[in-house]
Amino acid sequence: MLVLKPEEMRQLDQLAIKKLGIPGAVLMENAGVQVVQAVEKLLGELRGKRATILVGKGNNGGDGLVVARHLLNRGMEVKTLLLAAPEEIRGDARLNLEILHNLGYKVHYAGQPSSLNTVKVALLYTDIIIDAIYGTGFQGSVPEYVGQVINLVNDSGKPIVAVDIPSGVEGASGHVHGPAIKATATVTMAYPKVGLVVEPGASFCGQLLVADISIPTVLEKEVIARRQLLQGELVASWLPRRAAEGHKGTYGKVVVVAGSRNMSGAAVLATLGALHGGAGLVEVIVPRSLQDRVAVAVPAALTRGAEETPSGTLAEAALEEITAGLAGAQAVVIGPGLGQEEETGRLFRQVLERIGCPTVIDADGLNYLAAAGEKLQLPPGTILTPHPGEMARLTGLTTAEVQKDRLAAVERAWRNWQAVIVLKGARTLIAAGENCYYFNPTGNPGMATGGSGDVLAGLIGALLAQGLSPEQAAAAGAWLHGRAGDLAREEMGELALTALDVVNYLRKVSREIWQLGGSKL
Ligand SMILES: NC(=O)C1=CN([C@@H]2O[C@H](COP(=O)(O)OP(=O)(O)OC[C@H]3O[C@@H](n4cnc5c(N)ncnc54)[C@H](O)[C@@H]3O)[C@@H](O)[C@H]2O)[C@@H](O)CC1
Ligand SMILES: [K+]
Repeated sequence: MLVLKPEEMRQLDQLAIKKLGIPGAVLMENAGVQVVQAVEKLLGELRGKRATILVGKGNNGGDGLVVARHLLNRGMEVKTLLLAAPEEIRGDARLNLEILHNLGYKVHYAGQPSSLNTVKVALLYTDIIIDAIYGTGFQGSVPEYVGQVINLVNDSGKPIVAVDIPSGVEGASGHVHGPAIKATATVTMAYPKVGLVVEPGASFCGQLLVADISIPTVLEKEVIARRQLLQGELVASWLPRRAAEGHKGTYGKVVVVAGSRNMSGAAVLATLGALHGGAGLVEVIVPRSLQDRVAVAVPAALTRGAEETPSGTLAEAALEEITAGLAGAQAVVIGPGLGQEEETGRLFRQVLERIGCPTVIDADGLNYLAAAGEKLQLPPGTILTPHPGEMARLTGLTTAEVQKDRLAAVERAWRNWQAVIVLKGARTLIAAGENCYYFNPTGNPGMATGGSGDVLAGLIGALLAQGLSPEQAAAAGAWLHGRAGDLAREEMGELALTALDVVNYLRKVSREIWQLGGSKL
């Protein structure tokens, strides 16, 4: 599903209104009706229940006024609190204010600090709160009084439905500079906005519902940016269907270069990720002393032991053995658990020069890249999979700076490295080119556990080997990995979840994808 910036949404609104002749008031009416449906989903029967609607001065407030009229029609007791002076309300919002007036319905003015008590009382005697204070026109931080209202709403313990965007969240970036509504559900109009799918904004949305307000889909071609919110159907459509006559050669060979004495598990988990991601063949290359152990842990993979340093990391002398292993590879995964020896770093750089197929660089591989001091030539179709700390090293930012503006960080990394970038962490974000992003809604905090990233690297490698483009492999890998974690959480909660559970639950995801018509992943 396409993800828009507010300015792009405004452009489509304007085209729908001015070029196609759909009146703005019709769009506003549709928006309001969709919010009413969400309220009904949350509350069930509406008759006799109470709603409080907080209305700002812009069109978002206008949507709120439509909601008021429809909830009244449904037999609800509706209190509408205007946080702006009535004379500030213009255009379609004004029209809706006048309709309410014509109906004899009283909208309360509650836009001054002295009104805080009125707000408190309203919030006490309500079953649901509708946030129509600010929409996509909002930037910066809310005025002090509105902040106090927002804090009361958040502390009320009542379900909150945000109209289009939780007030206080910036639609273009997801930045939150002060108080912001913590919604139970957000009904966003026509398309998800960037600020709703990146952190921190995403955490304020609750359940995100995308409402059809009759913006014709033909207008999508006016949007140049390629930003997608990942969904199972999209991922399934990318995956190859397995042919009846397919054999292991059909689904590609992944070579995993990973592991060191203290981190043999990283090699095992990356290999398991690749196997469960549907690769035809996986060969894992590890320091020689680990080979037997790894072979026992992943009997379905080929193993190759290579020269090692005294501390048990891959040695420079391993180059020829690794080069032999790379023969026939469709994808390479390099980095998990390699350690931080200088010699292994030198080897890493030489191996990169010999890889001729799409490659996932993860973990210690990323640290070697960052430490190289010069910009290394990456194999064609490289995917980098940093967590925020690795991202900081790759871009010269601090981890806090990365997390404060993940979108900017991922864009910076893409420009620096000209590779597909997968920025892990809550709401994994993928940058694949100029204005080309994928937003991943799957995954949960239970997956913040050692080895989970190794599984992801292997999984992406498997998707590359099956012929997905680097951007699709990265995006699909992130979605599938997060979905496996989500299914694991449904059964075990977050505490006990480990990377091995992510591997095991890929089975269930495989089934889901298969049912959607994709491959037997
Ligand atoms: N025809 C359209 O354009 C449609 C718009 N719709 C609604 O309209 C919304 C956008 O409407 P608007 O562009 O009027 O914007 P908003 O309704 O978001 O209004 C924001 C208002 O707050 C002000 N503001 C911005 N930042 C502020 C800050 N930090 N402190 C105080 N005030 C601030 C702005 O100047 C503006 O007057 C959408 O989110 C959506 O809910 C829908 O009704 C569908 C149709
Ligand atoms: K809002």
